[in-house]
Amino acid sequence: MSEVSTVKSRASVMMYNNEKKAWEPAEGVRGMSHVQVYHHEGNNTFRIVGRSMTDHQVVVINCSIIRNMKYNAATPTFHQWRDQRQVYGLNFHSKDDAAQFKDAVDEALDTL
Ligand SMILES: CC[C@@H]1C=C[C@H]2CCN(C(=O)[C@@H]3CC[C@H]4C=C[C@]5(CCCN5C(=O)[C@H](Cc5ccccc5Cl)NC(C)=O)C(=O)N43)[C@@H]2C(=O)N1CC(=O)O
Repeated sequence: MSEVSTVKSRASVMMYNNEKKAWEPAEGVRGMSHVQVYHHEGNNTFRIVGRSMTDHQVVVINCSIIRNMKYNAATPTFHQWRDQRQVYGLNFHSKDDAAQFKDAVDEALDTL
C-alpha cells in the first residue's frame, strides 16, 4: 500500500535553534520547498515531507504527524509544531498555501 499525498504547499522549512534562540533554514536547503502531507492508508499513519523546489531529491523534512500533536498557526503564513527533538516551522509562500496545509494536517489529526 503506497502513500497518498493530501496537500502540496510552498513554504520555507525552518528549524528552531534552541542554543541560538533563533529560526534557521532546514539543513541543506535555501529558499522554498514543496511541503506535503502523506497518508499511508494501510496503517493510517501520516507524515509531513518537504522537498527542495530546486532539487526534488533533497528531502528537507520528514516527520510523523502523531496523535494529539499541537500544530500551531502562529501567524497566517507561519505554522509550527514540535517533537521531542526539535521545533519545526513552515514559512508559507502565501496565506492560501498555509490554510490548505493546515486543513490537511487538521484532517490527519482528526483521523489519528
Ligand atoms: C521565521 C521567522 C519567524 C516568523 C514568524 C514568527 C511567528 C512567531 N515567531 C516566534 O519565533 C515566536 C515568538 C516568540 C518565540 C518563542 C518561542 C518559540 C520558538 C520555539 C517555539 N516557540 C513557541 O512559542 C512554541 C510555539 C508552539 C505552540 C504550540 C505548539 C507547538 C509550538 Cl512549536 N511554544 C511552545 C510552548 O512550544 C516561538 O515560536 N516564538 C516567529 C518569529 O519570531 N519569526 C521571526 C524571527 O524569528 O526573526
